[in-house]
Amino acid sequence: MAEIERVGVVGCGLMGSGIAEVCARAGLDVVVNEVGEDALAAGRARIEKSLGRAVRNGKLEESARDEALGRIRFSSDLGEFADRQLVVEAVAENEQVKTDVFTALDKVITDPEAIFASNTSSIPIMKLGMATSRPQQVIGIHFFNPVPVLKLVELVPSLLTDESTKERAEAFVESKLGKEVILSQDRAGFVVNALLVPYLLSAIRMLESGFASPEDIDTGMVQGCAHPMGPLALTDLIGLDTTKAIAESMYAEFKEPLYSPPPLLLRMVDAGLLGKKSSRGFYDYSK
Ligand SMILES: CC(=O)CC(=O)SCCNC(=O)CCNC(=O)[C@H](O)C(C)(C)COP(=O)(O)OP(=O)(O)OC[C@H]1O[C@@H](n2cnc3c(N)ncnc32)[C@H](O)[C@@H]1OP(=O)(O)O
Repeated sequence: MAEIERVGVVGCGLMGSGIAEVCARAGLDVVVNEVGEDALAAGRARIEKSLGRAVRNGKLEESARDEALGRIRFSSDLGEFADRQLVVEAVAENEQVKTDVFTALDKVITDPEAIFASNTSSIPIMKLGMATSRPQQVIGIHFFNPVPVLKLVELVPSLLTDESTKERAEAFVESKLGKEVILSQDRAGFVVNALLVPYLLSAIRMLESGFASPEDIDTGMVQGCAHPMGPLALTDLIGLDTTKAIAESMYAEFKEPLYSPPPLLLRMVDAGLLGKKSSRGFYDYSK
């Protein structure tokens, strides 16, 4: 099978921009898709900011930054994905939106060996596979935020994913992107979120019940358990809307009260308090 050199990323939000950046820094030819010019410009700005940070930290030469940016083509036309060998979908955590993307990609991509990957955190890969005519080539490739920093990728084959798709995706993630792979069954939440999300929801319930302040809950886990950040700051980083969507998928799958999003999380999402990306969540990032 041909070596993977041409990649497509659908969605250039928090995760899509990180995935596109990592692929471009690995020397791959990348096409990024977003809906409309504003979203494309915002996605490009996100990638430029992150590359700029790497240059400032001495992790990347200015010339390498320019080369990486030069390898990314931004387009709102999915038709540009026709020649892609691997595509990663990283749109909002919504089953209908994601299945529509997979159906559209299936129509557009011409390579008979192409891999159709999703960065979903919790939506069954099987459902995305069944939205295409090639479920044997559909797999979960789940990155962690911030993508350029965190090494882990969860690889999630569905019941219908070919062994060759899994092996090719694993080799790509490890050898090309330099990430570490763990394998998970196709269950909502996979390995990491199945453990992480109930913990984040517990912290929100703790705050909701007046047990402790946000600062004390976070300081407790940072100083008491040496976590890099506390659960409320981490929920702000992931996005409260994304956390809610993951919790809902996990609750729908397992019916465990532990996974049910608490009312405080629901109301904050209703209010548009989505965390860092909206400048306010459990903390205020506007200053
Ligand atoms: C929801 C899902 O489905 C899956 C998920 O993503 S779950 C979320 C998983 N993520 C986590 O758990 C994050 C936990 N937190 C951390 O790892 C760290 O707190 C952090 C990396 C976010 C910040 O680290 P920090 O030490 O507090 O801050 P800082 O010194 O600014 O950053 C450390 C490094 O990360 C880089 N970095 C931080 N944020 C970054 C970003 N958004 N983009 C790119 N690089 C970033 C910094 O440039 C710095 O790089 P150097 O070491 O090269 O200098």
